[in-house]
Amino acid sequence: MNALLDTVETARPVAVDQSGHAGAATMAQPLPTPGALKEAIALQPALKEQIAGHRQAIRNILNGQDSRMLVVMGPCSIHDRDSALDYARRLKDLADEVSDSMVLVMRVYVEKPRTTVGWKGLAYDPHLDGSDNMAEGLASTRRLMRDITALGLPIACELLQPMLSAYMEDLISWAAVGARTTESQIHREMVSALPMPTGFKNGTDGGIQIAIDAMGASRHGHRYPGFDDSGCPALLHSSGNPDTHLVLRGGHHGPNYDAQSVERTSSALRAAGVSTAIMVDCSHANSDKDPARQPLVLDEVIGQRLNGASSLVGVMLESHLETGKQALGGPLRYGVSITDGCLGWVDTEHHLRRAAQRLAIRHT
Ligand SMILES: O=C[C@H](O)[C@H](O)COP(=O)(O)O
Ligand SMILES: C=C(OP(=O)(O)O)C(=O)O
Repeated sequence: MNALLDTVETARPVAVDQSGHAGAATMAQPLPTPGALKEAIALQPALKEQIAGHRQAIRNILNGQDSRMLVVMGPCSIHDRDSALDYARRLKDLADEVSDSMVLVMRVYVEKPRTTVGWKGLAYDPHLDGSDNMAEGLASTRRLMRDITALGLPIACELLQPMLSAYMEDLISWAAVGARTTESQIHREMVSALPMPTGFKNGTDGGIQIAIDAMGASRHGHRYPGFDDSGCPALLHSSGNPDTHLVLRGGHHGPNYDAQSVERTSSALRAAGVSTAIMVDCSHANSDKDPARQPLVLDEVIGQRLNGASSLVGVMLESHLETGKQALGGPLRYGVSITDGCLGWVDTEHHLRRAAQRLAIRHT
């Protein structure tokens, strides 16, 4: 371990404000700078090239130059390295098997947006016990993302806290902005500087307009305050991200992947002059958070696509080694989600193969 990280990981909290006002930040703990962490857990040139290739492959699908289906799949959240790597190895084999009709990208989600409170992800709390050792969480995240990339897989990640994106964005091939943050100007500014294709989810109320606005805003360049790689506050200049698209994830009033919703959405995207590429999230409000429903959503999307809905270029699945989810607090079962319920690996493989076969028939 790099000496700088050792120092940071063992640094004692420093009191910066002891006013005791409710809600005031009372302690500060130093974190490594993005530059220092990138140097300590570096990305070799061959992996950088691989990631550039994966980003281009995803762009080609979004632009309609590649008719394969983009599939973003993996655990709702990553909470342990072993099961994540176990999942990644299986996914790599499956990705090679279905590569004629699909491009599989692994969800390596290390930050979780919470409806109220809850565990916020590996980057925040790698020990899952509220100790919030973020210096260690960021280092574990980078190491894991690098090792999954080295297996030959592209990585997908939701970027939630804009300050954290600098620690990992060089490793990510497809990024998401979640339903709870699509409307945020700060996230749109962040996306305008990202070097990879990015999906904006519709809002939790099911509204797509905020995502359309987000795509319009983030394709422009912005000037906004942030931190440079050495951790200094700076006015950042972005040049705009031309590779954004919408992710339909359903909303409080129900799913939005049915043919009528997809047609209505496609017309709205066309009218707004933004990308008409649509990814359907088979989980969340599209399956009422019941993992057993995800294959039904997948089947329906493939059916619509085979019937000519060419804007449906991607799907998202929440899938882990084992089915369902478990509560944090007691002993944990290996390979089971600690956030939203997931499809287990056996079902994942079965349904993905089936979908790939249906798509392959269309190709022949
Ligand atoms: O994908 C994960 C969850 O749906 C999202 O983070 C909200 O989770 P929560 O409602 O359990 O806080
Ligand atoms: C939190 C997620 O989704 P959403 O923003 O749609 O709730 C997710 O995909 O993990």
